Amino acid sequence: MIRVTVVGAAGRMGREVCRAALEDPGVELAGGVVEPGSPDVGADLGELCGAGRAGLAASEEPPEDAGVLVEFTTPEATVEHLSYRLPAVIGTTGLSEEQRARVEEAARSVPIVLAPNMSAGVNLLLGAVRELAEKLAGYDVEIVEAHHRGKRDAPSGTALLLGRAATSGRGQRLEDVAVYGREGVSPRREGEIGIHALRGGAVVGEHRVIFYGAGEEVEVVHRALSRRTFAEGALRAARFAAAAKPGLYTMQDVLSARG
Ligand SMILES: NC(=O)C1=CN([C@@H]2O[C@H](COP(=O)(O)OP(=O)(O)OC[C@H]3O[C@@H](n4cnc5c(N)ncnc54)[C@H](OP(=O)(O)O)[C@@H]3O)[C@@H](O)[C@H]2O)C=CC1
Ligand SMILES: O=C(O)C1=N[C@H](C(=O)O)C[C@H](O)C1
Repeated sequence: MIRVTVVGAAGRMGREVCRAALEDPGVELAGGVVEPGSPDVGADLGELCGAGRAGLAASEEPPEDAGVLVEFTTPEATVEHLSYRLPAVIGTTGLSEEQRARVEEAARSVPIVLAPNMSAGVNLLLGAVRELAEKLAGYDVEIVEAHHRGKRDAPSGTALLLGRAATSGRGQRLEDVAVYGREGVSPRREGEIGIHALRGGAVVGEHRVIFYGAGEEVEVVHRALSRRTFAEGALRAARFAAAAKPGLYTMQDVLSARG
């Protein structure tokens, strides 16, 4: 049995993780942290996530014996919460290079899983995208992602992860070849990777990587149908982090570990 504290417990993902944790016999929900001053402080975590009364109140700080923090908030809040020095699973996306460096530094003393996408499917696709990019060397690569209207960051963390998988297959750096949307006179340069973000409605998360050749087109698609898939991945990552040595881990580390 592991203990988890959900940070961002009132958010779309936080509620989903709380519900999944309350329903998982191998997980004990230790607490739920909401934004300081929020009207949700003191609310019952079970009621907040639609699972029925849990007898646990949402708080501004993690409880004692918080176990593993599972964080889905904002980049600013995520970096602030590193000061708790607790094992953590971080799903928050949109971190700057400097914020990522802060996570790397914190991971010298505690285990941290940092994963922009917690679904098994996306993480298993990374290898396929890397291989396609390498083998289909001259093909033009475009990445298109779609998310709900409430998403803050663009492009998605997953689109960047997929872009890095493609560039690693070609021995390039995403920073050198990425083009974010196109406007005006912008003919395609050899080797560039176009990344495009759509926002609307309630789309949970869709990612397409397209390889355009002269005589064929190959498309890899992932569609998340429910946030539950991310929540279950996050709890799997929490189990991994609870047993891991200090260090920075990816979802691929989690998926390739036993259990
Ligand atoms: N890795 C993955 O698999 C996935 C990652 N994500 C990422 O997770 C993040 C959250 O997404 P989502 O749940 O949709 O966003 P939401 O905006 O619905 O939730 C974020 C929550 O964090 C809260 N929050 C902000 N600051 C703090 C703080 N200091 N302490 C505690 N809580 C705080 C917000 O409160 P308030 O509203 O009061 O400001 C809000 O309730 C995004 O970066 C998203 O891209 C999303 C899905 C899957
Ligand atoms: O904000 C979301 O909703 C999601 N964010 C993640 C991302 O930025 O890649 C993962 C998922 O697609 C849902």
